[in-house]
Amino acid sequence: MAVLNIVVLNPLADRHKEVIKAAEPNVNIIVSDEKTVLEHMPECHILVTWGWAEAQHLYQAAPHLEWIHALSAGVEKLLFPEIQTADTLLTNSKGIHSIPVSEHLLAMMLAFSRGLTLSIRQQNAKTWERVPTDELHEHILAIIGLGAIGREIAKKAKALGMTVLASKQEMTTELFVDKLYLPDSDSLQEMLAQADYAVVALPLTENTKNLIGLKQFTIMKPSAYFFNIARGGIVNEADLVTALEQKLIRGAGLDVFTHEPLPESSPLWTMPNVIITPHVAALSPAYLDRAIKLFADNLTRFIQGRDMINLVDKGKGY
Ligand SMILES: NC(=O)C1=CN([C@@H]2O[C@H](COP(=O)(O)OP(=O)(O)OC[C@H]3O[C@@H](n4cnc5c(N)ncnc54)[C@H](O)[C@@H]3O)[C@@H](O)[C@H]2O)C=CC1
Ligand SMILES: O=C(O)C(=O)COP(=O)(O)O
Repeated sequence: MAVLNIVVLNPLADRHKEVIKAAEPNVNIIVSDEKTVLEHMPECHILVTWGWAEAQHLYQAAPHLEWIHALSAGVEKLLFPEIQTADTLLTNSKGIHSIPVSEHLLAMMLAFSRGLTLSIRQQNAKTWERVPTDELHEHILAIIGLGAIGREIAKKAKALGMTVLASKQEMTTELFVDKLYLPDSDSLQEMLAQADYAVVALPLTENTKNLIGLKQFTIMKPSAYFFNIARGGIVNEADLVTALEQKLIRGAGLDVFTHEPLPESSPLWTMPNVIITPHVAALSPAYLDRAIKLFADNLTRFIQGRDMINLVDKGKGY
């Protein structure tokens, strides 16, 4: 078999290259940056990049491209028109983010419930004053989008004594969910109306764009907290600002935004009841090790002609 050229649009350590080579020695790994990537495209068979990176121009310059692998779970920028109809395979890295993202969400939920947001502000001002505190125990968490990340969130929330509601595309038996909902709008409203904490863990697709807006915030309890660790575009950000200003909800923990970096002009920056993190929920020192292991497993499957894992359904968009 001819050597396969794999272009990776991200820095790799030697140990990552070794993992790929151990899976398949007969490959040429080209680690590229944005500046030089186009010149590698004419010979590229497999492109490894990020799902939020522009890749249409790379695809157009790569006549031998057979497979695009996303180092992220989200693939919204990789679903450009040509790839929709082409045989080019598209895979993602869903499954590798569950641990850091669920820990990140819990950190934000606990920061609100234990009054840490207020305590940290008081510490900065050297103020000693008891802050309101609460427990997650026996509170209700709604997970909008029970995939790899949502499931790990559910497991950890149950360990903390929470009641877990969740929505997903199809009904399945779920060990850590008290009530499962389908994704229709009435079910979403029913779930949100009960939630003390609600988190968006969905992919951004045609169906989920702006899924959460004023209608959904209006039905939530004024004491509820809202979180988005998925994609900014799933939530109408102007409506979220209105909901926070009008106290339709009590606070929000946000890792993702409609425009990233979040513009300086956004009112979210200065709201006392908002936690902003700069799209880091998935990051940990283990990220690339996990992502490359998953890619290497799939490379073996690709070469042996076996079923690949994490194939993106281009029609559904995730
Ligand atoms: N903040 C960050 O750094 C990260 C963000 N993400 C985002 O989170 C998303 C989810 O990641 P995973 O859980 O790994 O993906 P996944 O593909 O395992 O889960 C997605 C789930 O959403 C469900 N779903 C799809 N449309 C729905 C709808 N309209 N209503 C209810 N459920 C619906 C599907 O049934 C599926 O179970 C990714 O697509 C990505 O955009 C993922 C990793 C890190
Ligand atoms: O997997 C995803 O979709 C992510 O957002 C994680 O990747 P990132 O945190 O953007 O490096």
